[in-house]
Amino acid sequence: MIYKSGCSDGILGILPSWTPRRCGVLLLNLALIISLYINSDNIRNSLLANIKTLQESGKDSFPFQHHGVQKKRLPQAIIFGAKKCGTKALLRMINLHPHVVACKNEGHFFENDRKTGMNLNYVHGLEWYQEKMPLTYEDQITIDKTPSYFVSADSPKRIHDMNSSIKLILIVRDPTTRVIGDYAHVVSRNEVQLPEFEQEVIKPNGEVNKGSFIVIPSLYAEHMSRWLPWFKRDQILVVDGEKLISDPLTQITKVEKFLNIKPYIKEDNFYWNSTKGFYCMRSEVTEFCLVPTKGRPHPEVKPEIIYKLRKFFAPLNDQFYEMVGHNFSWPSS
Ligand SMILES: Nc1ncnc2c1ncn2[C@@H]1O[C@H](COP(=O)(O)OS(=O)(=O)O)[C@@H](OP(=O)(O)O)[C@H]1O
Repeated sequence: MIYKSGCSDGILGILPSWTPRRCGVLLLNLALIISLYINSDNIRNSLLANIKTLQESGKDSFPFQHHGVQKKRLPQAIIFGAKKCGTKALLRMINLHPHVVACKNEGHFFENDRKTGMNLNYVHGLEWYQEKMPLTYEDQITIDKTPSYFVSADSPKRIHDMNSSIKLILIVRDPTTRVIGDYAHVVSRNEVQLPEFEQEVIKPNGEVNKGSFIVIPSLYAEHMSRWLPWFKRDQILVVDGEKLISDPLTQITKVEKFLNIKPYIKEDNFYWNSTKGFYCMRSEVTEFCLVPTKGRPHPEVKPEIIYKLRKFFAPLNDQFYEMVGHNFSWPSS
């Protein structure tokens, strides 16, 4: 099991309980001491940077296994949606891979503000965006995740302008469950005053309120139709958010394949936490669950409202399946 391997496999067999990361830090510190004697600023600075990365990464990887120099690079992959579908879980899971480095915060670079339509960050230019990126080696993939790109009209072209061969990852879940999760999210943040769930999503005439901002992100086919003209279908991986919850490894294995990185993440990297009610993650150096705002309790919704939403989404789901080339196991009514 990767998280149990120690220095015993390497030259430091005398320290069998040490993890590769701790061994790496020790070796680099020894090299640093030697570099003081040979008096080379270049070597010393590079060693200091490697020690820092290794200590902060929490990853089971030696920085000196990587190629080239560390620098900030524009993302080669983006998780671009959909909101409340498991984008953070997906990012944290794939970030366990030593050849992936996730942005700490959402980039929010390509989209305009939803309410004002104003250009927020794009106006600052790509150098500004690149400056927000984490340090990576040449053989590591930088990933930004910003769910609001999916629903934004400007993002597809702007992302294409930055890198027409970028890899895009979309995670989607049952659109009805997503709307309910979005409602719970907005209510708990108290940013806007929302009516009861039913009043928000069903219009007085009994139709589903397509214009509600908690319904809009679930109109997957509508948003997807803006991305497909810009990118080849094989540039976009669609991950099943429901399966990511019940069986994360199968979805993460697909992501590794899509990113063209060697299979690394294994069953041992996930463990079920019954208090959280979700899988949590484990690497050689750390164990963590997502924060409590991920996996909030959903409000109870009347079965007839659920039925109405599912009926409304069913034909849109069919359109979406056709666009992406496969079905999902979402309930249809
Ligand atoms: N392992 C694990 N732990 C916790 N939560 C998990 C996990 N896998 C998927 N999820 C689901 O992620 C949902 C939050 O989605 P996002 O991260 O995309 O939300 S956000 O748009 O960034 O706010 C969140 O939605 P809610 O249940 O509605 O809170 C979770 O259902």
